[in-house]
Amino acid sequence: MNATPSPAASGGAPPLRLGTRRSALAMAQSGLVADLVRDVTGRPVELVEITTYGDTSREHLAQIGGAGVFVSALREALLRGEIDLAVHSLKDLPTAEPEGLALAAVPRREDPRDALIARDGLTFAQLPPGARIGTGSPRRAAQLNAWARSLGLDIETVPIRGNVGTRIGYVRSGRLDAVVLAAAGLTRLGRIGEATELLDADHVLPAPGQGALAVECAASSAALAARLAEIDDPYTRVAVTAERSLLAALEAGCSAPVGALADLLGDGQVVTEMRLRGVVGTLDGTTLVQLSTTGPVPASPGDAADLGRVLAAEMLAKGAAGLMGERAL
Ligand SMILES: NCc1[nH]cc(CCC(=O)O)c1CC(=O)O
Repeated sequence: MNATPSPAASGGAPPLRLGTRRSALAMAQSGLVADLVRDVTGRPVELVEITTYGDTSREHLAQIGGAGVFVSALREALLRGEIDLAVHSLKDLPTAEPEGLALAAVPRREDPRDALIARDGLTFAQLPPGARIGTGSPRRAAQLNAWARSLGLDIETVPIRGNVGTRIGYVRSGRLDAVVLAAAGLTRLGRIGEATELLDADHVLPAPGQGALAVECAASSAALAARLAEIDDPYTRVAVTAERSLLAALEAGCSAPVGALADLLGDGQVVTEMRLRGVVGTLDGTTLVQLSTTGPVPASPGDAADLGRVLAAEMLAKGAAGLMGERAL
């Protein structure tokens, strides 16, 4: 099935150029995908560093438009033919399908949950009164504030940005009591051991697509897309398709306080059902609309998208639209 051609069989084909941002996380993710692509194509893969506006801007992500700031430079390089494929964090991809590009593969996703990194090994429930928790994400702020309220905790969410190392640094320097980051990013950077708690999705739903990678190529590269399809994980594909369809149907950008997670439920070996949960809320966490639906695993990404739209319609009927006005922290 996945017979890997020997180097000789590749006939000295030129390397595939994989475009990547230069951050440590992007380089780690690109390296993972480069290995997978080498295996299925038998061709060498070279990383091509691309600087994006999101890497150089000092402005707040939410202020510069959130959706896609990290993505467009890579896409432009693909469309210009300067690179053959690009790797994105799926949660950073706008939901609109871009003209001329193909989402060729979504490899098996990492742990989708958010992780808490707190001082002194503290868990969320152990945070002292007045604790300051850093996050640049309205989705995290809304759910952390709601969870704190339900526990009777007095916390303050503080907007921060910067790469993973910078954010962890706020805790190490004592400026903040804790930060919340995606577990997947920590794992890929070899820093998951610094997490003091993995946040249960019952309290904090991750961003749609969190923990999954997107491998894009030009739509015109049909032969390459066919090979890349071999590293696609069908279960991850239907799960993230449902999550992103929910987000799109809520007409929300990636900086809106929307969380979504499609879980595959099974009895040991066999996956039997998929559960899709979605949440939207006010930043202060006083109001959340959180709904869930469970049914057969969608037979196709199209069916998964339908599921996301159905749940979004139910959330809108419960007032979700009125909660999505506040985008910036
Ligand atoms: N918003 C930035 C971003 N985009 C993807 C990840 C982590 C990897 C992933 O979620 O797949 C991160 C960092 C974070 O949220 O902690």
